[in-house]
Amino acid sequence: MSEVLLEVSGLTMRFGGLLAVDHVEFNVKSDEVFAIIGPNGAGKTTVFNCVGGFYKPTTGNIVMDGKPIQGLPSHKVAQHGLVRTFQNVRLFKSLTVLENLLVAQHTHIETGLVQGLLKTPSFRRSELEAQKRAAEWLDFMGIREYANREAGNLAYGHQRRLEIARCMITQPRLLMLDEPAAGLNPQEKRDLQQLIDLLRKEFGVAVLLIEHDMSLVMGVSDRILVMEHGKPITTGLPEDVRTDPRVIKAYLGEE
Ligand SMILES: Nc1ncnc2c1ncn2[C@@H]1O[C@H](COP(=O)(O)OP(=O)(O)OP(=O)(O)O)[C@@H](O)[C@H]1O
Repeated sequence: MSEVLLEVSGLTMRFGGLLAVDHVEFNVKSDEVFAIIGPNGAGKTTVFNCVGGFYKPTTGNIVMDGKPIQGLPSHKVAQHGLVRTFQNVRLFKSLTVLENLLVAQHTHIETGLVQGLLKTPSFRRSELEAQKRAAEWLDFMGIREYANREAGNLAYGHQRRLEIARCMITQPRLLMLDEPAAGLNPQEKRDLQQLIDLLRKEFGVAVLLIEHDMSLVMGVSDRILVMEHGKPITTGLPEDVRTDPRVIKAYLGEE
């Protein structure tokens, strides 16, 4: 049974005189892919930044698995099982691909300083487990052959997959993807759609997505929230949203 995992209500974000997000409401169920779409400047990224702990919302409630998270910093939000990727891939570019996945686990798993310095058996065990998990994710993403390459030298599509692996290795319940198809070629976009489907099915992760590529959005989403000028216009199934005159008007503008 799917339950509500993330509940956002009355979300408002003001930058000086600009109301970038104006009473946005939506929820994401524990097994769904939920997309936020809208024309440039609609407020999608600002919603993401509020949910992910990068902005403190002006007003509103953000509840993850029954617990309020609005206003918490991003590392605390991550402890509630909510992690994100960025519009412009953010990796430790001078570390290797493998090291990126090890670092992600270190910030997540609490290995004590003393255990680390003394290299106790439990520390060694958790190191080995971290290595094994990293190798599994590199296999899953099809980038194992690049394990020892600097992350910054990977092809862009592979960097995106590594960034998603870096999120997934922390075993989130909600994965937030910020324009994951940007900069990908048509084949990579198709692979991305399959990947999102697979992540949900195999790892039971819910996905919250911002995306401009309509074919990906329509192909992968269970429900879609459409925003314009900071306000929600409608929330619905892909087939309903696609034909909604208000949505078409928002994208095409007034005649
Ligand atoms: N930190 C900020 N300070 C001031 N204004 C901001 C800030 N971040 C966003 N805005 C403004 O808020 C509005 C919404 O921007 P936002 O980036 O959330 O839209 P978006 O829907 O993600 O657009 P895009 O699809 O182009 O990424 C815009 O008018 C933008 O200029």
